[in-house]
Amino acid sequence: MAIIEVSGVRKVYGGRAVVDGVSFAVEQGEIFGILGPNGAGKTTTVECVEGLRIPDAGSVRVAGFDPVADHDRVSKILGAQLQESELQAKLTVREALTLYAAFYPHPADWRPLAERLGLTAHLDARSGKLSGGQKQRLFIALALIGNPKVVVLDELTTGLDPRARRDTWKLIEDVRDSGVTVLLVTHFMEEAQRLCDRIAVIDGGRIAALDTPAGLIRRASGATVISFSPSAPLDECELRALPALASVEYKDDRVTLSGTDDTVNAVITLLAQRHITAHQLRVTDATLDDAFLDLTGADAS
Ligand SMILES: Nc1ncnc2c1ncn2[C@@H]1O[C@H](COP(=O)(O)OP(=O)(O)OP(=O)(O)O)[C@@H](O)[C@H]1O
Repeated sequence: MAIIEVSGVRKVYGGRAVVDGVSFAVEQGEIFGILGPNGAGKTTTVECVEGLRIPDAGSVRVAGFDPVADHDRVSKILGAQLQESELQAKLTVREALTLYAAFYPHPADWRPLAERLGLTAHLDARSGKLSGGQKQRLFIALALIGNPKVVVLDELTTGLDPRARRDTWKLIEDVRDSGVTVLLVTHFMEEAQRLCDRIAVIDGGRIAALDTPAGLIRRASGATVISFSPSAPLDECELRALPALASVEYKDDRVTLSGTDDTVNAVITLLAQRHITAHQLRVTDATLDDAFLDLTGADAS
């Protein structure tokens, strides 16, 4: 069952559609990622879901409710990660947690939440004095404090060190496993690949692709790459005739071919037929980065 339904949403600023007919449905209990280059319209889209922006056309439903017209209902169902400017710098971590818990009818117990997010040692620190990573963890705690059915996390792990990032991923998986639906905006391909059940790639205000991470990777041209140093020169015409070949590159004594599993099998057969040994043979799969570049023509960041 879809808990978030976005249908034909359009948002125009200064005569330019920054979100242009975006539609997707997020199933209950999934981690749904929104990925796209800078300025693609990701934040505008999720802020329409949160009821913070009003679409110029199209509709949004969260658990069947309109986030603008039914704002009170939706705010009890949906938890959103705050932006830095939204939290009073003088509030301590404890005060922020107790204050935000008081906004909800059935809040989570903030103590175990603070513990899971590594905030227990900082309960008396003022939020304005926290490090970037500590602040980020506080924002995640505040997004979860109302026991939401849906949580929207925009740039979840930006500013976190690698360990804190991995701990946060584990936390998000635990949150999903407890039945909460997660809508995640991210720039990190590894994060999207590891966490998301499905991903909408947004480019220029439109959905360029919507699939599982594995499905997106399969769409990347040259999804499988084989490289090796041949023991004798190879006939370039024979290489170019390999099935499903996407590219051939030569660097120093190495040959790198991209294509599909068929390309890899055919080159191995060809090498055997020509009695050529492939030294330092490596076969790798395309990554979400490759798919992202193919789908958007933008640099992955
Ligand atoms: N309130 C606004 N007024 C005018 N233009 C806006 C407004 N909000 C967003 N935009 C423009 O809309 C486009 C999409 O912005 P948005 O923040 O949704 O992109 P994004 O994909 O989240 O980008 P980033 O990855 O850089 O955060 C940008 O060109 C931005 O400048």
